Amino acid sequence: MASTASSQTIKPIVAGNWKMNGARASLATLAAIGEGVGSQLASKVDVMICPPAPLVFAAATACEKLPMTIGAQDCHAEESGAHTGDTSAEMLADCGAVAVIVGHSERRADHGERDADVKAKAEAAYRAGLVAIVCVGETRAQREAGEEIAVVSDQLAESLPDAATAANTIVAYEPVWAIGTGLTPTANDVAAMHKVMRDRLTARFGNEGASMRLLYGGSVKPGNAAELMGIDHVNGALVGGASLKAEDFLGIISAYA
Ligand SMILES: O=C(CO)COP(=O)(O)O
Repeated sequence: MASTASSQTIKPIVAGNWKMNGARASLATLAAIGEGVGSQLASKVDVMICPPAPLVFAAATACEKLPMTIGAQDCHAEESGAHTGDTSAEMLADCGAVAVIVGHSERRADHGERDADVKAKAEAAYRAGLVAIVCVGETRAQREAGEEIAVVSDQLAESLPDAATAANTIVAYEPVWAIGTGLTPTANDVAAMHKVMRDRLTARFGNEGASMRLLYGGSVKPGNAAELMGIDHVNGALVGGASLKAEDFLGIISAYA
């Protein structure tokens, strides 16, 4: 049987998703974040920024000297080929990314991505040696219908490849209605969802599932980070808007100080 690794034994990660924001000038924000994190905080929490694809190479180069890493926001499932406008996981790895977000609700909504697509992209990430940050989360209508546990359980089951491990996969629970709205679920609701996710992952992946990092995302701010990050089975955050300003992002990271 799987042992029950507690959240306390899992090193948390705070990852910033810049979405379609930022320019080369934004690299100064990376430097400010890196300097603010410092080596002491970096020993307690991993820090990552996921900028838009055109910035990945320069950002990864800038981060070689900073206590943080760079991820990307999406990848194509295939390694190369006739896919105009797409970027492969191998290209992102070649540019210095160490992870890639897949299955974000904005891609599920804007690009019609289904769980099977998300799974194929996660497999592409593994193939390229990247960590897949797999996003799941219910819509407002699904929560109002009391379907959130079923929806997220299905997304987890269908989006995660069988090859998922604690080293190659991070799961981010992002309720769609909490993204960019200033709304967050109650601490009890987050705790309930993360417990369900931990149980499902442990049942399927054993020790790997018991120690996989589970992030909360959706309107995480400096003012609510400590409460959200203190919830059992919340092993960090996936941060949108508040990752664009070094001061705000550092305020969230300092929940682990
Ligand atoms: O979508 C998110 C991160 O991937 C969350 O965005 P906000 O933090 O802006 O709500």
